Amino acid sequence: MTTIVRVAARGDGVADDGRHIAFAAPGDTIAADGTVQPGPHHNVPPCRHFPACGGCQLQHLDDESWSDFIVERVASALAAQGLSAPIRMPQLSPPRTRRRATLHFDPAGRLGFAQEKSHQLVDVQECHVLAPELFALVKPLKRLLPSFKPKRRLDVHLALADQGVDLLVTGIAPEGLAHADAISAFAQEHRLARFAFDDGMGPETRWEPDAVTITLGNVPVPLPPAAFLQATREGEAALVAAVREAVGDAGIVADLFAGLGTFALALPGRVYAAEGARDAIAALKAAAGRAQRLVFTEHRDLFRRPLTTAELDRFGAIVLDPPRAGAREQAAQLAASIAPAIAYVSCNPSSFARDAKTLCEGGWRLDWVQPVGQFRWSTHVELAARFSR
Ligand SMILES: C[S@@+](CC[C@H](N)C(=O)[O-])C[C@H]1O[C@@H](n2cnc3c(N)ncnc32)[C@H](O)[C@@H]1O
Repeated sequence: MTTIVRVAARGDGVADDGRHIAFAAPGDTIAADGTVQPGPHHNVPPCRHFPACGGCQLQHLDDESWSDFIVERVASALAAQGLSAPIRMPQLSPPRTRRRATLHFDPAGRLGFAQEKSHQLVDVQECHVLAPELFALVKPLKRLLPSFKPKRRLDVHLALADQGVDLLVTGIAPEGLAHADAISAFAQEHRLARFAFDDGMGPETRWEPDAVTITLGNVPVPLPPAAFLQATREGEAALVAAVREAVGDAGIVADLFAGLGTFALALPGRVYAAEGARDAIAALKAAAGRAQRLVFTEHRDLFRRPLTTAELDRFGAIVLDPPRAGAREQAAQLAASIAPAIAYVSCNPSSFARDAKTLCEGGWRLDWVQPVGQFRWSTHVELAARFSR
């Protein structure tokens, strides 16, 4: 009899004889005829759409084995670069806390998550990851969107802002009085914070009774449509706590790839924030100014123009939170910097490990990694890590 011993990066169970078995959890056993006997870590998937829906890959794991999966992803990415570090217990976001998601609507009337490597959409009737405020719009949207007669697939971006749900539909620009009335009626009935459409020319807001904000570090920040937000409030809090710990009382801190200021506004002292998205950095600048926070902003492409070693050396600590590709160019400059500490936040263990290797070759030590599971039941892994000299 073979036993599942771990979960591979894409979510398959890996047996002690090396076989990959789909939807098997550690501790499950595989009988001679190939049937999976659930073990103690096999979770009964709570959702009827699992595994067909693209939103979740790991509902068959209990939290202990999901947590082990996350730790192993980080450890194996580091090991592939010849590195190791203390990896802390992952901080897992509970079900139904996702406050930002993109669903898709197809002309056949299905609304759901996209599956990896497939064009099929599962028409979601229930969801155990979305915040209830977001899920509550699924059925009403399925009634509204067909009235615009879309000819191709639409993207439906949902985010939970301070004022309620911020909704952006891309791929269509409804025109005419009837559509305008339908949009206003829908927004009013569902108390939307904002309703915007984008057919390739940039978001056009059709409803926004009060300026939409997202509060970060107690500061309400204007929220541009479809701007980056950490996926859950719990995930944001875990990452912020790890960054604060990593930075300590560093004096002036640089926050690179700052977005709307998730970290810049959560740090107590003076912060320099750099970000490539113009609308995000403008929002952070305005919010920090209004709240009289000492955040100095710069619109800067950190791939093309990373902070130089001389610039970095002026800071007491550097926070960086790049996109999935990582921060190859910035890491090369950081490797030679004498700044005392780095807090590296990443949504991709592989690019993180590659950049960590560059830093360690420059004499930095990787002190710890705090994984964060804010995409519940998915193979997505986030983390915050501390490097010191
Ligand atoms: C993972 S998000 C983090 C944002 C922010 N730290 C937060 O936690 O909300 C990555 C950010 O990097 C920005 N970005 C992507 N490419 C960039 C580049 N080449 N230069 C500067 N910023 C970039 C994105 O606009 C996005 O805001």
